[in-house]
Amino acid sequence: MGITISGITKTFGAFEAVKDINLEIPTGDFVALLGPSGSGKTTLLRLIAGLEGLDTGSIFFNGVDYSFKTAKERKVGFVFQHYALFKHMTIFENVAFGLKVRPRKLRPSKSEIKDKVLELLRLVQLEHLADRYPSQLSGGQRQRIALARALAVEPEVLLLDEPFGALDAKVRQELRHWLREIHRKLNITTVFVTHDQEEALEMADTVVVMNHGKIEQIGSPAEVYEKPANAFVYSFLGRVNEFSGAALYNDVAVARDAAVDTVGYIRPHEIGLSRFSNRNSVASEVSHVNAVGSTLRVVLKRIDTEDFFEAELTGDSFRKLGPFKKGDILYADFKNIVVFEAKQDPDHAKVMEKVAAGAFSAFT
Ligand SMILES: Nc1ncnc2c1ncn2[C@@H]1O[C@H](COP(=O)(O)OP(=O)(O)OP(=O)(O)O)[C@@H](O)[C@H]1O
Repeated sequence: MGITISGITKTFGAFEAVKDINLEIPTGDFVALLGPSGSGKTTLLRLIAGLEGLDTGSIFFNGVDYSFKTAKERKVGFVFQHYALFKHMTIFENVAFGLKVRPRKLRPSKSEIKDKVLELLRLVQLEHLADRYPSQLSGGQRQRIALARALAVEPEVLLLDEPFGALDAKVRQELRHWLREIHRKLNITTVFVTHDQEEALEMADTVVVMNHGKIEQIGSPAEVYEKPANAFVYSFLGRVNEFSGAALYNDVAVARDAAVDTVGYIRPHEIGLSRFSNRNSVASEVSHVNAVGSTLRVVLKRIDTEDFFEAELTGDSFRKLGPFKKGDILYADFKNIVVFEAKQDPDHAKVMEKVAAGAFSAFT
């Protein structure tokens, strides 16, 4: 089912939690609502579900206005971070619940319910746990059952609110792959809320970046990561070093001439490190080295401005550079600084100039 969200707003008292949101979700899309805490993600999800009433705007399901329909009428499946399975029911009974409570006319027969539940338990790969109780399951298993239960009533839209939020990193990682796989099999339009940019970029077809109740950008993971619409999106997606102040003004003629407040960002992997100085490089002292898997993160301090920044080296570039330690001096090349207007005012922030390699010479 396709969803069209048109100019919706939601206020709690005087506080605008969701402001004039427009969003088109095609059938079968896998959408991540991504943003910091309080940015309005959950409120938007609850508005789509019909668990919260709209102040203004409309929501259409397959072109039909559902703005004033109840949650039940919307045929959505919901999974929350802490999904309370019924403690006194077995896993089988939990998954069967939504079908058993249907009005008599719409209720499948006992054997149909059994087939459906077993099919869903197979889908979430927990068929062997059918007779257990929720307290006998791990957190990850419970979330998989919660999903099976949401799917039992054959929803046309699946809404997930930080479904893996309470689980540890390894289980989260497994469940991400698993959920993608389920989506591939069933192709149900899915919207999930997360504040974890890695989770959004890894799982979603479409990422909706939210901040202060508004949408900052909508795009594929590659689009929002590689072509961020503004300073907020750039700094929120992935690790960044931030440069501002005199050094940036001296460097970027456009920023200086425009005489506006500017901020520059560079991702750690876009910083080159060398043992030797060149025309554009900045002498920096190694302050901390952290080897994580195949990459090496190095925190350095510029000798001139004493600003700290982080560089990321692949195994290959580290081998070329040779061993170094805290206190050593290396020369940093800032290859791709992106400069935005006024970080404080994300509504008006836009890319001023993408600065190519070498243009950062005034740093030296
Ligand atoms: N029922 C409510 N009454 C009053 N304020 C609310 C209500 N629900 C949400 N809010 C406020 O609306 C804002 C957005 O909340 P929301 O839960 O949508 O954010 P979020 O992006 O999902 O955050 P988180 O990641 O922390 O869950 C917050 O400032 C929150 O305090």
